[in-house]
Amino acid sequence: ASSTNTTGTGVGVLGDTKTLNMTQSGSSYYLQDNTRAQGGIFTYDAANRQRLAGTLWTSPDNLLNSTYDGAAVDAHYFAGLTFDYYKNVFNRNSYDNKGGALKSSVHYGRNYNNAFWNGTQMVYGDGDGTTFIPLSGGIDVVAHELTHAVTETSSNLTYQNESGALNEAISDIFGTLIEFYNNKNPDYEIGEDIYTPKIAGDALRSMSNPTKYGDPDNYANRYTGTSDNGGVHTNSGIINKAAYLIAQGGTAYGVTVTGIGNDKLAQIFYRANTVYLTASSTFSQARAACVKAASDLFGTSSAEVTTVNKAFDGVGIK
Ligand SMILES: CC(C)[C@H](Cc1cn(Cc2ccc(C(=O)O)cc2)nn1)C(=O)N[C@@H](CCCCN)C(=O)O
Ligand SMILES: [Ca+2]
Ligand SMILES: [Ca+2]
Ligand SMILES: [Ca+2]
Ligand SMILES: [Zn+2]
Repeated sequence: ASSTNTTGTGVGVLGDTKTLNMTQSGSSYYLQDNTRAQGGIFTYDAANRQRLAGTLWTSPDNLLNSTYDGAAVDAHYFAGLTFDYYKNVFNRNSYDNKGGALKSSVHYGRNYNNAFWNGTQMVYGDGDGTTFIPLSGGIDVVAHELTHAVTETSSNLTYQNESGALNEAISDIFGTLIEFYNNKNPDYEIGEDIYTPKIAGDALRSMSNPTKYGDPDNYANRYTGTSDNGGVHTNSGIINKAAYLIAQGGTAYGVTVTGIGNDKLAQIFYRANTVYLTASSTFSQARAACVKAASDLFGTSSAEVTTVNKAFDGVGIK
């Protein structure tokens, strides 16, 4: 039977209704969006197993409003919004800039408290209901995971030590920028929508104040151990803080930074990630890459270049 593009509606993890791009074939409807990437956007059901990708999400109708549907609704919808951001802002055609298919699996494992990019696709656990609720319910989370794919097809920063922390920070930075772009309760924290449903106002990580969740905001306080691939989710706080200072300004360790806004932050980090950073880049090389990117974009003696230099001074990176 021939398949046709259609739309449906779904209720997300947090109970909000949204329109979905779907594919209809015969009497079945699938979470397959053919309207964006050449390769399409596909959402799969891992059915609480750990075998990927699982089954392409299939429904007898185009109304996905059950509790079980919520994780798939948000994974599909937020993947589409993340695609739109990279296309509209940077004219990047999907994560690989070649229209590559975007795949997500939800209901991964049992009470699985995490979400990740596995080198091929995005994967979302349901959480245990206390620490996490289904993790695709956070737009910053989905954009974080998809940005790992963008980084892998750009600088390909090695996922350990300083390059790994840069990899992580770039995912937190663009997860946050995409949250602001969609302008629904935007903030500089990560995972707030899906973390600890019984506790309000907390998150996994903070860009504005990394120390709030035990992460360093200065190179002098970096983690030098071996856990978590050399603290990639910890030392990312140092770069996240620099990014926050670039966008919003502030004073850190006696250095005062004048903010230049999210849009210029986005342009600087995207150009650094796609033009200057390499797999082995260090924090110091990331400073140089951001200065170079800002110089290319705004001029070598621009206020933007001054802000970048001051922000990295503020987090102790030379
Ligand atoms: C994006 C974000 C929502 C997600 C959050 C996350 C989840 N975890 C595990 C985790 C589990 C339990 C708790 C707790 O407080 O009890 C906290 C953290 N650690 N980080 C995250 O950061 N996932 C990692 C997963 C990395 C997997 C190895 N490559 C990533 O994508 O970088
Ligand atoms: Ca938010
Ligand atoms: Ca957030
Ligand atoms: Ca919470
Ligand atoms: Zn990550």
